[in-house]
Amino acid sequence: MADHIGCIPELDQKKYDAREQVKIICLGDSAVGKSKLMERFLMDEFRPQQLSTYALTLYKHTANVGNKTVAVDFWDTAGQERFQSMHPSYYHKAHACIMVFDVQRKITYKNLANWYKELREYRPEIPCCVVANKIDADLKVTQRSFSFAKKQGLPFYFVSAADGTNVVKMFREMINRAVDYKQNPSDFMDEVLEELENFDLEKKEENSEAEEDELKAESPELA
Ligand SMILES: Nc1nc2c(ncn2[C@@H]2O[C@H](COP(=O)(O)OP(=O)(O)OP(=O)(O)O)[C@@H](O)[C@H]2O)c(=O)[nH]1
Ligand SMILES: [Mg+2]
Repeated sequence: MADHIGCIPELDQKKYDAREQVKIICLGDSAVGKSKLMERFLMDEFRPQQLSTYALTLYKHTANVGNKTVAVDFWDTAGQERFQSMHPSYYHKAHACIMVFDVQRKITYKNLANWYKELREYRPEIPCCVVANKIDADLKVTQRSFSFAKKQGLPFYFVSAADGTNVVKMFREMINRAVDYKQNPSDFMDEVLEELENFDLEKKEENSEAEEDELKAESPELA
């Protein structure tokens, strides 16, 4: 997958360097409801791009954050999680992560520890949350405590992709956190990248201003 990743426009990771683009990934065991959650959130604009050869689905979304419009790419796996591990390119340049388990299957909760460990190997500082899905199947689970999130200091949500409980709230908060992280990265490498990007953007702005000035000098009617 990584060998070809730069060749596919949808998977061009360089675009996440642009200020207004964020990448949010979703982790968790098979059948916990990752895809259904995204579909529920994006119901009105449902337009997934299936890249089956690459075991990926990209869900594209446009969000308003503060006074900015942000393009959000949600990355969803199609089956790779069955191998209990994701390809490194899945994590590359991600700005936030949504970790999902199924309240009806204890093993999916236990496996969060493995997913979290792998996530932190690649993305030590990005915002992450824990999502307990399928609460519609048994509302009593919301009385139970799931300590993993608390122990790791992560936000926790009880949700249902089936009836929509908390889905929009969780996604909105994660988009905000992803944008916030991108603007103020706490990972050293990300900080360096952000600095370089700003430097690049400033240079481009300077160049286009200079070009404009030149143009005005050549054609005074534009001034
Ligand atoms: N009752 C209930 N069922 C759900 C909910 N969310 C998902 N499901 C069901 O759980 C099954 C798996 O959902 P998916 O969204 O395909 O799960 P996934 O995590 O994307 O699974 P993979 O793509 O195999 O990794 C489907 O049969 C869904 O209908 C929910 O909130 N409540
Ligand atoms: Mg899926």
